[in-house]
Amino acid sequence: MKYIADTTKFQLTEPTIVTLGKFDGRHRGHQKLLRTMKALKEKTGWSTAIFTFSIAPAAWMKGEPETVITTSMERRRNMEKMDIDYLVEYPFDDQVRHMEPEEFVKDILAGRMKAAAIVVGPDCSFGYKGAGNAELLRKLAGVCGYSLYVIKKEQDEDRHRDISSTYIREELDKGNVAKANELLGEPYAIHGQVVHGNHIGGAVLGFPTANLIPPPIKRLPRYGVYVSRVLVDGRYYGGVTNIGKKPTVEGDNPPGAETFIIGLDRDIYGSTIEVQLLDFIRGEKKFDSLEELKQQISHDKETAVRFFREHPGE
Ligand SMILES: Cc1cc2nc3c(=O)[nH]c(=O)nc-3n(C[C@H](O)[C@H](O)[C@H](O)COP(=O)(O)O)c2cc1C
Ligand SMILES: Nc1ncnc2c1ncn2[C@@H]1O[C@H](COP(=O)(O)OP(=O)(O)OP(=O)(O)O)[C@@H](O)[C@H]1O
Repeated sequence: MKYIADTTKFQLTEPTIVTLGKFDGRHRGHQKLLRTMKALKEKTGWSTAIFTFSIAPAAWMKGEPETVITTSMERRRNMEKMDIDYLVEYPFDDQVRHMEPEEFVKDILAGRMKAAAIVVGPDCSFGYKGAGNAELLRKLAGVCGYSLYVIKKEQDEDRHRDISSTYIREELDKGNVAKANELLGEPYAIHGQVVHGNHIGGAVLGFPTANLIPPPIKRLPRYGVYVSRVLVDGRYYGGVTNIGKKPTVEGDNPPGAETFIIGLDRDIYGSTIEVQLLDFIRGEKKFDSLEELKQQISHDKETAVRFFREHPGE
């Protein structure tokens, strides 16, 4: 996959099948859209290309954007897994923010992206104030020389609700990772490098933990304890993860993900790991003593062990 980021001065030189959007989480709806693009590629030989925006750190500082299910790095990795040919992460600057929808289609989609086909959901939006839509794409198809495919939205059959990143964020906020995972089509995950904590875990509690401090832009689920699966050096382990600020431990701890990895007995500081959350166990609590916390972690571990026994495929 060719990754084009942090520049407005690029030009694709072969005909492409383009889609556009945020693709936060790359959920089942996004996957349907990407599969449609790949089927079209089989027929036409054109390359597949995604147009998206960088998640602007400056805007984040102003408190503007929402936190995201997948960081820019995680989104890139997801698109690589789907075998997409081009991922364009366009800077979200004032110029593009104020671009009229028609100009956006002509200059960027038909121009720089060289769209021979555009594939979108019925509610796609783009351009100044999000005023551009599928109808405008249809109107400009002839003059710009692309064909347009508008796909039907993938639904959550249980609740008759369209799958969207917003829906998944709502479920994460409730701690309902099992539902979020069903909508994502794969487990919600946190990637990162294992950092040092307070060294209470192993020495005092008897439960050493691999600590991740995700960037502030990362959407974390409801603070609490989850059954997890952890990828370390190409191997999966079962685990139990606390998401939160560990209120039992003094100080203003940054929101983190702390995992006791079952069956791992070595130092992994500095390693990059992936923690996938599989099921909610309980909310995070402030305990009166570390002894009480220790007992509770022991119960949590048993709950996780039971989960894996009852779900042997996980
Ligand atoms: C399964 C599990 C459950 C946890 N639950 C809580 C909790 O409810 N409240 C809390 O304050 N900390 C909780 N923690 C976080 C511990 O306080 C933390 O792992 C411990 O203090 C070690 O931190 P350290 O790695 O910085 O030494 C939990 C940790 C694990 C692994
Ligand atoms: N459930 C779905 N089925 C098919 N296509 C979808 C679905 N959800 C979004 N899309 C399409 O994927 C593209 C990218 O969507 P985008 O990620 O911007 O929106 P979203 O998933 O609805 O997220 P949000 O809730 O943040 O608006 C758009 O063309 C959109 O219409």
